[in-house]
Amino acid sequence: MAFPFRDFPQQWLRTVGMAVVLLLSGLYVLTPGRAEVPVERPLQLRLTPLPDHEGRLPALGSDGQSLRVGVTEGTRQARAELRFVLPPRTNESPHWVIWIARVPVESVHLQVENAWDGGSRSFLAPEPMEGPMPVGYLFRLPATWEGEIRLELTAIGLRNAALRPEIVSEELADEYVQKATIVASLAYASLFTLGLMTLALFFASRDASFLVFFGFCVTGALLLAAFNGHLYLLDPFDFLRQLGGAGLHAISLLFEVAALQILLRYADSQQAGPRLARAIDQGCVALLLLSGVMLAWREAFDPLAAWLMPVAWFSGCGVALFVLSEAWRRRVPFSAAVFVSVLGIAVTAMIWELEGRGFVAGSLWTQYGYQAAIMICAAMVSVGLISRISKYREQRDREQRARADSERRMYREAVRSELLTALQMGLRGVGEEDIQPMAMRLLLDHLRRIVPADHVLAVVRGFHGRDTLAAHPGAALDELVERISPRLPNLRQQLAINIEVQQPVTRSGEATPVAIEAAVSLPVRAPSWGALVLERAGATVFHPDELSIARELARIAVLQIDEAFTALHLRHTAEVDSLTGALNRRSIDQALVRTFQESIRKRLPLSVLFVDIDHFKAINDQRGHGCGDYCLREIAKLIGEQLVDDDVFGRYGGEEFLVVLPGRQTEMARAIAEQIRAAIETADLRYKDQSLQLTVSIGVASQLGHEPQPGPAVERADKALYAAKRGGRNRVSVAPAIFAPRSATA
Ligand SMILES: Nc1nc2c(ncn2[C@@H]2O[C@H](COP(=O)(O)OP(=O)(O)OP(=O)(O)O)[C@@H](O)[C@H]2O)c(=O)[nH]1
Repeated sequence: MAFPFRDFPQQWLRTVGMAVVLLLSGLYVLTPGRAEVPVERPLQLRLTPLPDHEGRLPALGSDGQSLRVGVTEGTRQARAELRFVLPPRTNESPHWVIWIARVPVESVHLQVENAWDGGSRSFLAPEPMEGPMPVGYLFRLPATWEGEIRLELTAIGLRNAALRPEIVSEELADEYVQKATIVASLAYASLFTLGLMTLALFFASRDASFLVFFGFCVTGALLLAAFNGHLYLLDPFDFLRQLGGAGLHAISLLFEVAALQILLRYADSQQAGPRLARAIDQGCVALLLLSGVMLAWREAFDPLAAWLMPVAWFSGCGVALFVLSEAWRRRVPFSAAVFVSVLGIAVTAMIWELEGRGFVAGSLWTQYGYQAAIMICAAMVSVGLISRISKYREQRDREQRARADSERRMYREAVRSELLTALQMGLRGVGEEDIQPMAMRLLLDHLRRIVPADHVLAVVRGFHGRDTLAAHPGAALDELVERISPRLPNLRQQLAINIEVQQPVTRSGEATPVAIEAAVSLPVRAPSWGALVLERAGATVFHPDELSIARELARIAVLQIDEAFTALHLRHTAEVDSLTGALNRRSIDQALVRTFQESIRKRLPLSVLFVDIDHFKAINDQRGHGCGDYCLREIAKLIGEQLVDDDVFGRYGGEEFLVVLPGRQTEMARAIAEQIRAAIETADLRYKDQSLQLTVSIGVASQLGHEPQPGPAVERADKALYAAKRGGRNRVSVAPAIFAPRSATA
């Protein structure tokens, strides 16, 4: 089921946007207002075209009230006679002025030949007396005039324009100025505000669309300021004056490019129709080139611009409408309203163009209509763009969530592999007893880095024949065991059914839970059993992800414990003689090499003993091999009992044992050999209820200072052993020492 308020931000923005647009439209309708004091109506005025020096008459507008000027031969300069009747002068007579709406002309001049000169006004060079925001050409008539007046109006064209002179009272002219100033100020202020707002949105969202929209607002404001003539008031735009009509054309093309670009982005056309978007981009480049060419060869292009500009402008409107209709079809937010507003721009611009060509009577609306349409369009597009912010926010939230997820996964993966490495390193070479406690400690240490818990208890029963308990923090072990142990059988049953168990923990006498307890089982082979019990104060339950990582780490720990035991057994099998439990030949050889090198490094003495059972063949022959094996085992045990930690011994051959005694000089070695011999001789050995009397012969030799390898010493011990055998057996014989001080080899 769709959540009914899911689109709430968009709906809200659309409503507010619509309200803003209605408000602005209302302001447009209302701001001209009504004069507080009644003003004289404009007087009747007749306009009669005057021939130029070649006898050509300029054209008048369709209503006969405007004089058309252009830039083509014969229309650039136009003259007309203004005829009107001023009422007789009284004290209440207003000051009459000639008012001409400020259309783009190079100059407009008013005079009575040889009698009065009203001066020249220029669109490109507003005069200070025309106010801070000039909106019309104003010619004050002498206060003394009355009756029929004939004036000569001369205008030089800048682009197609229609001059519509009116004879009005100064108050009415002021009202015109007031209305036009309000309309123009509103348009500038709106574009300025929208521009700033979208610039801020760009910095907040880093969406390039807002930057393009800012460009649209800037070029829109430039366009309006240029066509209202206000741009020529500003010193930095002085150069535009030199460019004349071409400057106006260039600005309007620039605006068209910015408008097409923002509409492309607004309609998301790059995604929806990449080919169309590419074609429009190319068209925009062509428009920019065209404006460059027009600026470079403005003399030649001025006449062409009369039809080139409307073509460029209206084809741009057509393309924009096509893009928007397509966006409308795709339900891009607010596209219908933007479509209508662009249509409004096209219609009002058409009316304005027709007015310039004298087909439509000029008025405040024909002059400012397209400006209002541009402003409304800007407002619509901005609302449409802003309504997409929630989409960006959702996208950004999604991205942030995905990033956090992947960071969490990466962190877990890192901890997981750290645990694996720690277990592999830590359990290597550890004794059987220590494998499980160490593995559990490492498991808990790593687990607490990913799963926040106040207490964790690891319980393992019968795993590799051992029971293990570990806790984090370690100090809480006893308390945890005491608290959790009674519940373990129940927990075991629950974990047999579910992979994890989670329940609130209440303290005795309290109803509200004080903590949440979760348990996951350790994957140990039955009948062994194990579990991790995690406890977290408060009411925040463990997330399934947390318990799944706990299970995963536990699985790794169990696997590594198994591997450590397997490795231990393998090592044992590889190193130990299976019959006697002493080191085998390979291991005792390795031990010999290692201890010989160590004794040289540590500058300590070292001795070896060769122990051989006397008349062992006879035992085998008389009592059988089973008895022989028994004797070998018992003698190995007896030898081991006479040795200390660092001493090593192994089965060197059939019934021969080699003992390595690090740190012992010959005399000490002889004493140990004697102990061994005596222990075996006096041992009460019985095989199948028959007493056995065993003796051994022992050869003793010590490492000489210059001997890095054990070979010679072992050989000397062997020789000593044979000496003992020859000497009658059951005795210790020491190999003669060849004196070689250690300092000589050191
Ligand atoms: N039962 C048993 N006998 C073994 C084993 N390895 C070697 N032997 C026997 O040990 C005996 C060694 O005998 P000999 O080398 O002749 O020496 P001996 O009989 O001990 O006589 P002396 O060393 O000269 O005192 C042989 O009979 C081997 O078969 C074993 O693993 N088990």
